[in-house]
Amino acid sequence: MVQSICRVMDGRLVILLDPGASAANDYLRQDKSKEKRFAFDQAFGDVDTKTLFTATAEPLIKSVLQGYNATVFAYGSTGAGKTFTMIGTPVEPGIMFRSVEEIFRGVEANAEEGKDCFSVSCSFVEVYNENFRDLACETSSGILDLREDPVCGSYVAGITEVQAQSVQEVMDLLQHGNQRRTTEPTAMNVTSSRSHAVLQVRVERRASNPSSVSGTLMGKLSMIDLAGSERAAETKNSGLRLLEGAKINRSLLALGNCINALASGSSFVPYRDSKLTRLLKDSLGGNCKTVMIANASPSHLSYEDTLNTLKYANRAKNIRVRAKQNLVTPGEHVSQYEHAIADLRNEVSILKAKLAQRSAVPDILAGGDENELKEASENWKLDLIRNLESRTSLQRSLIDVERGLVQWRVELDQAKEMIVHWDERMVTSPGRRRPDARSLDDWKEAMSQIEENIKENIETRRSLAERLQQNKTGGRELQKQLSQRVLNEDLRAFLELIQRVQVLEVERLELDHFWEIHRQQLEQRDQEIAMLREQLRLRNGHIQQQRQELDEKVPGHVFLLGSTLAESSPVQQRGPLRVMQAWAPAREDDEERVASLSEEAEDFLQDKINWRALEVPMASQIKGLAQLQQNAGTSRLIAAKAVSRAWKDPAMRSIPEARAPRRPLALAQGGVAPPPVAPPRPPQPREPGNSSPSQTRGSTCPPLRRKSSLEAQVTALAPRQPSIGDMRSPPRGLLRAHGVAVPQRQLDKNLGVRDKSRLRARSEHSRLGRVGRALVTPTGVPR
Ligand SMILES: Nc1ncnc2c1ncn2[C@@H]1O[C@H](COP(=O)(O)OP(=O)(O)OP(=O)(O)O)[C@@H](O)[C@H]1O
Repeated sequence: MVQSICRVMDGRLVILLDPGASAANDYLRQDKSKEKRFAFDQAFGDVDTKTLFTATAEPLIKSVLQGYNATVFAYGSTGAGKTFTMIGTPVEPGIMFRSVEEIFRGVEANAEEGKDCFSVSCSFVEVYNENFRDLACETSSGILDLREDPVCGSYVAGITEVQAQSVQEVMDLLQHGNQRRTTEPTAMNVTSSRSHAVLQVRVERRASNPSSVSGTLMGKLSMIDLAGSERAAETKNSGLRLLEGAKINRSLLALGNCINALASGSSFVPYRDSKLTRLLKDSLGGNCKTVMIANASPSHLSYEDTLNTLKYANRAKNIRVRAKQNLVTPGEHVSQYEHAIADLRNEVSILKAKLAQRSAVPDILAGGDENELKEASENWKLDLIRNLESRTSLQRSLIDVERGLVQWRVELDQAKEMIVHWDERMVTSPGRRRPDARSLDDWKEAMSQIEENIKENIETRRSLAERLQQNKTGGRELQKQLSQRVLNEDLRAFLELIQRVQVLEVERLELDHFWEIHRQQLEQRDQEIAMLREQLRLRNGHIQQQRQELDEKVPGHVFLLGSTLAESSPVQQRGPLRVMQAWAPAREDDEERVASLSEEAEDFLQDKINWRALEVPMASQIKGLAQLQQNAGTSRLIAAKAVSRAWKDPAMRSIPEARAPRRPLALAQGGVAPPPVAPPRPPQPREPGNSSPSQTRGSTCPPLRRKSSLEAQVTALAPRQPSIGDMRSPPRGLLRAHGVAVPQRQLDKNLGVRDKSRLRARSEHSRLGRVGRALVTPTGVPR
């Protein structure tokens, strides 16, 4: 039932047909063809490995003999034929065998000419679970390190280099190494490679004449059989196989990312993401001629895998490499040897340290009795499991305690609220108390109980956190002991993986917990914001209503600030605000009484009211109402204290700034900071007729000054401007509603009751003098 959906045309074009069967059932995709086309340097259908070799790797061999680096690697999903291509079978050898054969053929041809002499060495290594393992050495089971050298590029330190004299020696190495290589059956491939295998052949070419100073050409051919990318659902892997698959996919993903970065010309290429990409660094983007063979299955069942492989190969086409001949002159040779010696010294010191560690291993383990070793490993495993179990349970308990704390805090808030509002409720609805409702004492007791619980929980949390910390330290100790207590490498790797999985599980728990806490906090904030919004809405509504009432009842009043942001912003935009004492106008019938006030009372009023102009940095600090008197087109403020004088002398109706008492008064009650002294400003020309109260809002207010006698005469002749007596004071109830204080008693105490009728008049004016707290006059902004 399997169909071939791959077509190759002109030896370059690959057409991947629509798998069809799946599309027919998919109604959403019926009109959408999944056919894809890709063009490559070369494309092959069903060809033998010889043809493939001739077209791909053979041209590289000549370069290697000339001192270039070259790489051939096979890429593709599991079961696509990478191993078949690179290693092959005894009947049909793959690229590795053919390449080595070709190298030796070239060496022999040169040797016959007698010009140069060659030395060929090989190494065979695998990258299994992100670790390097030597496949050329039977006894080696250790993990090798990858190093980077500015001259040689990436190399595996401590790897066995086999000096090969013939093809057969290399083939033996390949065969034995391949047997040691990790392969396991999966549902997709009975001989699935679980590691990336790298065969490196180094060719050193120097002139036969020892006195020649022309140097040595150092070519290197790397041939890589990658493990295939795989899907767990298809391979049906589990346990160790699954972990292997994850590692393989991770390293291939890193390779894909490097290919993407190189193809897009990015300045940063993430080579360090995996051992594989670190090893392939030179081959992908450095000094190397590289051939990438993309193996793809033609089966319609592998459509997705094949498409992915072709996409990667298509991107890799764009990678450009710069290969150069590796010519090492004698001087460089010396420096290379120096490097090699330094490396070896390093290696020796590492080995010595390892030996010292081994000697620290208990005698039972060092003795090497297998049963005892097993027991030691088993004990370590048990210790680890105990440590992780206890960590998980501690973490869970910590989460429970945190949750409890959150709940107790909520209850504490509720209890506090109940206690605060208890009296209020009793006063407003004493009869409505339910028989089962708690009394104030009950609530107080409940609150102290809750506080006790919270304290206890905080203490428990502290001790749990301490124990968790101790547990983590213990875990780290166990981790350090792993290399000493478990000598079997596979078991060690397996146990390490198990430990990581467990640690990740605990960390997940921690993250869940923090997420939960943050979520709760966010929810709480949301609720608070919603509550504040509601309050703001109600307040605005109330202010609006009050304002409407004021508009109806008190024509001519001015609001100092808007109650909403939109209303207040024009005020704020006008910069520093000049705030002055405000007052309410006297009634017409008060005029005479004011005129008859004694000098002492006048002085008192003068002391009580501050006429100084104030700079208020924040508009929100200003409260209350004020009324304006129109005077020649500018806003002027006249206080009740000035009323008597103003009535006696029209020239004095404007209050001179110089006469202002120094003490700030009522504004301090509104939260206004002690005011700076406003600088004197030049007089502004008057604009007669521009006197409507609405127009004065936002107009520039010139500094108050004494009028000259000439100005006074002109004023007397000019048509009468609305005076303070024309204005109506707001009703007292309304003022109270706006928070205006009327400290009648204070006034009585200060003055003494000398003249009842004068006092009444005076206190009336004093009251009115405190009606408005401030007048806001934007400074320096023309209307
Ligand atoms: N061109 C081919 N001709 C004949 N048989 C092939 C061909 N390609 C692959 N095979 C066979 O298909 C099977 C899977 O191939 P192979 O092991 O090379 O796949 P792979 O890509 O290396 O898989 P994995 O990534 O799992 O190691 C093997 O039995 C192999 O002999």
